[in-house]
Amino acid sequence: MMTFLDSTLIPPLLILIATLLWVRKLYRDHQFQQFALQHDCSPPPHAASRLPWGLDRTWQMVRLTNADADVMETVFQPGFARFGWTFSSTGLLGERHLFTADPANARAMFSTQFDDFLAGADRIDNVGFVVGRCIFTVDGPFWERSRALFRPHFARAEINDLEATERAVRDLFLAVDAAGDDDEDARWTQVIDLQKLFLRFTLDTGTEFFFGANVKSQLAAIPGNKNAEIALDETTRLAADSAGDDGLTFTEAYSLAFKEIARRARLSNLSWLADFFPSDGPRAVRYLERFIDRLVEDAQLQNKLNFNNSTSAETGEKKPSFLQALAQTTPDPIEVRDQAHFMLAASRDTTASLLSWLFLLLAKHPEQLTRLRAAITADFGTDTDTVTNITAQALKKCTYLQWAMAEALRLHPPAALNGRIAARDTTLPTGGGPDSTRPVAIRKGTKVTLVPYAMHRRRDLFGDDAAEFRPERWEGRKVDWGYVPFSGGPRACLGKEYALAEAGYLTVRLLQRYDRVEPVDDLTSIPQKVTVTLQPSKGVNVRLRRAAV
Ligand code: HEM
Repeated sequence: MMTFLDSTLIPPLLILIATLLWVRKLYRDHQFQQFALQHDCSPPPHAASRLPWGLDRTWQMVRLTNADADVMETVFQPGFARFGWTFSSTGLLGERHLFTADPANARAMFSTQFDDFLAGADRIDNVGFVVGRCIFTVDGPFWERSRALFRPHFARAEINDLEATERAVRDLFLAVDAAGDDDEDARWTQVIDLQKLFLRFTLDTGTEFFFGANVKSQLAAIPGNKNAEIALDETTRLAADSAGDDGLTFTEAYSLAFKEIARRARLSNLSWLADFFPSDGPRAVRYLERFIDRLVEDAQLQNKLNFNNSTSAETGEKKPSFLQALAQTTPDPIEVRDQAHFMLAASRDTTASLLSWLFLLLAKHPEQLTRLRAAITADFGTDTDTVTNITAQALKKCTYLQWAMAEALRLHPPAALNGRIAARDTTLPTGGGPDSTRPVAIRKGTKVTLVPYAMHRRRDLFGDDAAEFRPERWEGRKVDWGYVPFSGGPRACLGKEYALAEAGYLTVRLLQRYDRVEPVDDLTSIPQKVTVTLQPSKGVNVRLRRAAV
């Protein structure tokens, strides 16, 4: 009897459900059209896909990401050139996407309409695969609590203490020296890949800043170096880039984990599909979690022994490390690990990306390098042993240094893409209609991606030479929403001042010691890749010339 009822009822039931869903969709479409009319909106240009549901575009992005290709120049720049500074497209299963490189839209989504645009489920699905629930991946009260807890650690007084940075600089100099001098002219070094040294520098300073313990990855990576100061054996071994656990090195683990984030991001709402395809991502994440767990254990051990807290530059008192403060308010050890992991990942790759691009651009533009070195030696001298005058305030006052960093961040913003999801039906101020100036209606659930890389290169915003590295352009220029390497509004980067102080400090120290940076690769067009951050994909291979004393 049951079977008979089931089989006869199923078709009409299915038809009824499909009809209800269709009616619901029509009603929602009508509601949204009314909303658009009320707000005087017009649709932006639409980048249509050849295959249904954006299958061809998704496939193209996954393929390019797997091949470490430059999606900025092969996908986004041609897209904006063709459709204008704001356009829509359809993603997998009909998802709505909007891409924009417009300052007015950036201001709305990050600041004036902050509540309308969430970080959304995407971040936890993609970035969260590596760093779990943390300040960056979660919205709402969890995010607010995290932000309030971490903000004091980025106050000016905290980043003013650059003694730890100086120690990491000296380790980096040891690594350069270990590479040896040129056979013919001892003033020149052998070819070195500065990108690798920068990544170790930011790891060493980041572990000190957040965990109160420098993991000495720079020293540990020097071949044959058995430096007695390397105290945290297991942790240092994992960070040393020669560990071989799971067949991985530390740098490989991070780049595989970041590639996994990018793979998931390209699959968008279907990111879970990534689990069905073989990947090194999970192995890389296990490696990194083991590393962070060790750092947390080490820090806890030191807390018990009551040493290794840094000293406040303002009061001279011992202050709790970021990790101590986090552990005191957060009972869940997984949350402690994930929040700390995000901080380390955020500080390591972004700041190393800034340094890598800056030195590649200086190598490509010797005139600007000479100007920068002159500004640095005028402010800080050439005495590479007395460094007490390099404070965060003095770095800020070194104008040409600030311009050079701003210019590197403009041309190659480490966060080249920055996404949000519409929390409700809302609008963006511009991009619609035939001349792309009308407001655009944004339906709830639409993924809106700002592309700072494209916006920072707009000739109408930065002049005809927008593609050129010209630090001088910043003279008298007011920073506005056309320049957002650190984002803006309530969710802007917390580490901006810290990053600029670290990168500025190392730049000063390197250019006190070396007066020429000579590239070995042809830099006419520098290959780049974007996973989570935008990085030069072939490293920063240069020779450095020691300045005459
Ligand atoms: C050149 C270096 C850096 C760049 C270009 C950069 C850029 C960014 C960007 C674009 C965001 C996203 C904001 C948004 O969602 O709109 C962000 C978030 C964040 N960054 Fe940075 N960052 C840098 C360095 C750092 C450093 C060194 C730290 C920590 C020491 C840090 C900590 C954070 C945190 C905690 C967030 C999350 C903020 C939130 O969601 O409330 N960043 N950063």
